[in-house]
Amino acid sequence: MENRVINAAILGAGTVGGGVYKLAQAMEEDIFHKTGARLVIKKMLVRNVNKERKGIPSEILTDDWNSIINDPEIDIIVELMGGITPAKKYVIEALNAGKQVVTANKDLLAEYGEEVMSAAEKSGNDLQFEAAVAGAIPIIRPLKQSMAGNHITEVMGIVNGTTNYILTKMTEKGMDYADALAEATELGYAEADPTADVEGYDAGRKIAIMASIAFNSRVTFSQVYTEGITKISADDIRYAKEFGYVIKLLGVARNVDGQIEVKVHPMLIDENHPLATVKDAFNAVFVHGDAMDDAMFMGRGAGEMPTASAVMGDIIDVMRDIVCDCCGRIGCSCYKKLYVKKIEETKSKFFLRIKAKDKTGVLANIASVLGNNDVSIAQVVQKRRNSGVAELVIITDEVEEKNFNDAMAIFEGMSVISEIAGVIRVH
Ligand SMILES: NC(=O)C1=CN([C@@H]2O[C@H](COP(=O)(O)OP(=O)(O)OC[C@H]3O[C@@H](n4cnc5c(N)ncnc54)[C@H](OP(=O)(O)O)[C@@H]3O)[C@@H](O)[C@H]2O)C=CC1
Ligand SMILES: N[C@@H](CC=O)C(=O)O
Repeated sequence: MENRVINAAILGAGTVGGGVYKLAQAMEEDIFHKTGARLVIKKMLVRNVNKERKGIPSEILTDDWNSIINDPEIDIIVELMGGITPAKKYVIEALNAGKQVVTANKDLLAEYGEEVMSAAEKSGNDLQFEAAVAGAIPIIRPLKQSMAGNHITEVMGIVNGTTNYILTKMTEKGMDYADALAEATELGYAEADPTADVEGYDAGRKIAIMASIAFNSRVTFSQVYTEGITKISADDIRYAKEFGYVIKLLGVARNVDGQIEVKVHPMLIDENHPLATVKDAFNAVFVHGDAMDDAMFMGRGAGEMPTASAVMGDIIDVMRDIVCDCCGRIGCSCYKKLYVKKIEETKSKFFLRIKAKDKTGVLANIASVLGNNDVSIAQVVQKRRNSGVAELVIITDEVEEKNFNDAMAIFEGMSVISEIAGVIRVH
């Protein structure tokens, strides 16, 4: 085997960048045998070159993008900085300069996927992004390649490790939300700004990327309905448990008769459902296709080495393409333009927790508001009665989201209702 060298530069030396550097060292010989070339990490771009980074030689650190983009020996750019600026500019400049690109940046792909994919296609270069969705789990490549012989109608699952970690700790250890978030951040799961995790934006970006590939029609993050876990209380978790459910943050994308439904929100799922067993920072994705039926993918969704594993898989793939001189083989697959529904145009089943005056006729009043808005009740339980206030837990049948919202708006104005304490969709 000839001793060919392929040079790469990693943009970022944080959680994931550091992990990729470590893997490149540990896998050096294997990478050579798997690709026929030696991988050399020639440079790593950071903001602060003076910060010590365990295991990374300081000579390869730089804060000068020009020294990377203008280096003709660098074949692969591995973007692991995150965010839009300057990541978008660097990725597009790299592709236009004839370099292959690997990225884990879901923010960039969910908002500017069309622009960066088109830069890759025009330049005939690789743009690989397996790590952008669900960490170590292979899901982008299966959707683009292995399951390409299907019309995919549904992609759904747990696609954010931080929130799954928080919900698991709150459910199983009664841990406080803030403490669980601090632990997830310490473990390297959370985004630079964890608001993206807890408000559902990170999961929204991932579901937008998967929906675009699965349904062959571009879905951007702005089209995804997102609701996070910040309003989930210990009471919600306890009541869910009493009803035989666990609460998970789910991303759901469906192609219903040629129209796309795409959303992220907390959901009550049956405690015996396979997703209920997906705990801590693990993720799981279900895919339904007309030929294959159901498939489920599960694994670690966040963290240093699991994410580095997915990035390294992409680097190895790109190296093989370079060696075989077949870069740019797999381009954008969004050849349709499907309508993306608004959340009001979809249907859901709801868990509703209401605090109301504990007096005769109130329950009947509540039931009649729901009934008048075509919201039918599947189950109602009266919980605590305290100082003249009763707590009601209602589970509805599947109803139009618009009708449910209309009923909630009426409840807001009713003096007998003191609080709408919890609204969570049910799987
Ligand atoms: N953490 C995880 O589990 C996962 C992360 N991802 C994605 O991977 C990417 C990286 O995440 P992660 O490693 O956690 O992030 P970190 O915040 O740990 O690391 C970011 C790195 O990028 C560098 N950087 C940021 N902005 C610039 C800039 N303008 N110029 C030069 N260097 C810059 C930082 O430099 P400095 O150190 O000097 O500040 C740092 O080394 C993100 O897109 C993230 O969404 C995807 C899957 C999982
Ligand atoms: N913050 C993300 C990291 C991986 O994408 C998560 O928690 O899932």
